[in-house]
Amino acid sequence: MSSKLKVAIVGSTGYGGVELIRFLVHHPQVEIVSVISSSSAGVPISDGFPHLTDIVVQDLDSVDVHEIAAKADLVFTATPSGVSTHLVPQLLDAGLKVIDLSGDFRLRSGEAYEAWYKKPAASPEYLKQAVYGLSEVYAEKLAGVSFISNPGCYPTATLLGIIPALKAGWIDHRSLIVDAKSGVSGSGRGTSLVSHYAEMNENFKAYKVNKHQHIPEIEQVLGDVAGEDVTITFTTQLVPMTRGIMSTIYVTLKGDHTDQDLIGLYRDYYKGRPFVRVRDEGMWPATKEVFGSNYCDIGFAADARTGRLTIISVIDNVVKGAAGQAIQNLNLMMGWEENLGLGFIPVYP
Ligand SMILES: NC(=O)C1=CN([C@@H]2O[C@H](COP(=O)(O)OP(=O)(O)OC[C@H]3O[C@@H](n4cnc5c(N)ncnc54)[C@H](OP(=O)(O)O)[C@@H]3O)[C@@H](O)[C@H]2O)C=CC1
Ligand SMILES: CC(=O)N[C@@H](CCC(=O)OP(=O)(O)O)C(=O)O
Repeated sequence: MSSKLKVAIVGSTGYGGVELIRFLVHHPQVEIVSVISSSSAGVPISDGFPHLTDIVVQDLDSVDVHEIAAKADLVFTATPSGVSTHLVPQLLDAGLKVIDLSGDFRLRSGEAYEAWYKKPAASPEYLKQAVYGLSEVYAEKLAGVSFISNPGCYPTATLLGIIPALKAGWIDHRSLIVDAKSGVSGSGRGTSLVSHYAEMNENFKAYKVNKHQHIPEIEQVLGDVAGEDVTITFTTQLVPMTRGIMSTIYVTLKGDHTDQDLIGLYRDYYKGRPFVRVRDEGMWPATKEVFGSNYCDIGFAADARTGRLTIISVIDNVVKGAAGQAIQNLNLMMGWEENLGLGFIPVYP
């Protein structure tokens, strides 16, 4: 009998789900007991994903909560928003631990969720149970919990870039502007026209400007850190690349802080955290430098001339922005080494 944690993945045929499989196959404490699809049950997963041939030999299972509970200890729900709202409570009620990758349990307020996601919110009883899993910031709160709500991709890059300076009182949060760019895999496998080659190739376009559903998530966390309401100006843009997010943050500095001061502050804040790398002065990070990995790389340009600070934060949206951070959160939940199963260096070139 294996003593490994038995894990099921709902949404195995999506980008987040397939990425969970890529990492979990090598996780020393985990056994994948079920890969689940709502539309292709009974089919070998390698039929749809030939790169998994002879690596994952399971057939896809259907979404049956009783069957999942009979096989698994923990479920990753890599499902579209609106699906997790209904599915996660059933899984929790069946006694399973859950790590949800969707946006359905990130906002404490159901009203805010309905306003930004334009869908009915989960019931408050379950919203209350979710622990928000921005790993580096809330590691202590994640130990031993049963239900983690994994952060969004843009919030991960943006929050990791802002929090240390905000917490130290070095920036004026009323001046925060976030200019965020994402590769097209951020919109999932199911989207059509938006990520159509002819629409994306040699194109660079803004979307949901100041209306993106990640705005309340970022403001909720920054408000908690600042101890007062925080609002941001937030522009999201699509870049014709597969993976990667760059969040460029502009903010007014309080005091004369140099790049070296900021590097010291951030290295102290993230000390002992394996996945945040603070760059040396003038070494601004690029998305390719985190591609396929769970790293978040951060660089600074403090401008004494304007009194403003530019922070550049990059992640791979499918890894640190989704599946990788979900596994980092599993490790923190279970009290394992934070980087278990995630020790891959970025793919280069
Ligand atoms: N892509 C990214 O970079 C990020 C994604 N996320 C979030 O993670 C979640 C998954 O994203 P992603 O993998 O990109 O999305 P995809 O669209 O690629 O995949 C979604 C998956 O959900 C399954 N699904 C659809 N409807 C249902 C249902 N009713 N019941 C069960 N399963 C269903 C789909 O496949 P099937 O038909 O086989 O069941 C598919 O496998 C989303 O909530 C997304 O917002 C968060 C951060 C980053
Ligand atoms: C590039 C791209 O289209 N990205 C998606 C991110 C979707 C997502 O992850 O949504 P939740 O985290 O809210 O579930 C978007 O901007 O809507």
